[in-house]
Amino acid sequence: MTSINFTNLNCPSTRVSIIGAGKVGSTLAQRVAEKNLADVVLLDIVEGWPQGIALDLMQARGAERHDRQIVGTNNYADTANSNIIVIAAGIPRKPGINREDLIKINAKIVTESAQQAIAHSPEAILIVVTNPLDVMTYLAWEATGLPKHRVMGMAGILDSSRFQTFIAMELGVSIAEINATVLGSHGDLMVPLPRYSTVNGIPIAQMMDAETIARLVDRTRNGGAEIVKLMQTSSAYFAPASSTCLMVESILLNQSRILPCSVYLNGQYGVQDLFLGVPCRLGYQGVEQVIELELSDTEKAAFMECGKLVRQSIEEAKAILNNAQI
Ligand SMILES: NC(=O)C1=CN([C@@H]2O[C@H](COP(=O)(O)OP(=O)(O)OC[C@H]3O[C@@H](n4cnc5c(N)ncnc54)[C@H](O)[C@@H]3O)[C@@H](O)[C@H]2O)C=CC1
Ligand SMILES: O=C([O-])CC(=O)C(=O)O
Repeated sequence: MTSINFTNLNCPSTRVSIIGAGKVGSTLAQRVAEKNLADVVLLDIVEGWPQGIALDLMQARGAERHDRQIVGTNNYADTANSNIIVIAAGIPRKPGINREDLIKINAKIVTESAQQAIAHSPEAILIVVTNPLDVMTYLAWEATGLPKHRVMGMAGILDSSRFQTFIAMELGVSIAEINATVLGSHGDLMVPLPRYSTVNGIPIAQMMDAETIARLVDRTRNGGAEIVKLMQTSSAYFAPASSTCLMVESILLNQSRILPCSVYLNGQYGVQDLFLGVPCRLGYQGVEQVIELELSDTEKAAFMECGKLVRQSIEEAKAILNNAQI
């Protein structure tokens, strides 16, 4: 299968390559191009699929009125010199299974695709989306040997966006008024922080009772599972793509936004050598600062539980990868 080339470009462009042209990858390609952030290369193992998605997105340009190039390929050489690589390759979960159950298949896909992509774009920033998120981000970092500030996982923005949405729906106010923060791992143990969640600066505890907050926290923790249960054959992809696009935008436009992302912790929050979700400053260099929030004893304990599970899962993933090599 031949790949399409960037034919009508006469100057070097900003390029985002997305590995995995499935639901998340293709929706992200649409967001990045239609926001005019970068040209996009979509890579998948299935021949014809990424080429078809790319052509469909290109044919939307007449209506959308943007000049961004979108290319589909099965060849990593076409992703060369990308500014950002997004890894969205791998299987999603089905009803009744945990994100951790995906390790067996996704560990190999993520490590191999990250290595191949970075071999062609050694200066790129790597954003991992594949689940289980914090585990896959660690494996991709180790497999590529990239400096830690150039590797990050997307989850906290999605989880925080869900929490913000549920707060806005409950109060019947505009989402524009809501700030909410979710830390920790992208799974059942995630740590939504009502204390750091506000309606135009007013703590949510002044706007709703403890029982309501607990219900919204619970719905946030199960935000992904609720969608999987409804759709049966897919997990969420619109909100995940929007959340990933926010990271791409903050990096490419050097916005220095403070966003919750899965980043390497080297002692911050009392955690060593793990990727976990915490607020960080995202700019042109990648992760430019890790922000340490003051946590209560209960919040700290919940955060540590996330770390324990992610560490165990990393060990499990490494054992699987090592066995696969024998
Ligand atoms: N971090 C987060 O918050 C979220 C993570 N996810 C995760 O993102 C991943 C992708 O989800 P969807 O796009 O919905 O799945 P999907 O099944 O629609 O797409 C996955 C794509 O990866 C491709 N693929 C598989 N192996 C590959 C390889 N070796 N190289 C290149 N491409 C390969 C498949 O052909 C498929 O097109 C899943 O692991 C899912 O759990 C999804 C939503 C949110
Ligand atoms: O639920 C899933 O498996 C996909 C995901 O991570 C999310 O939507 O939060």
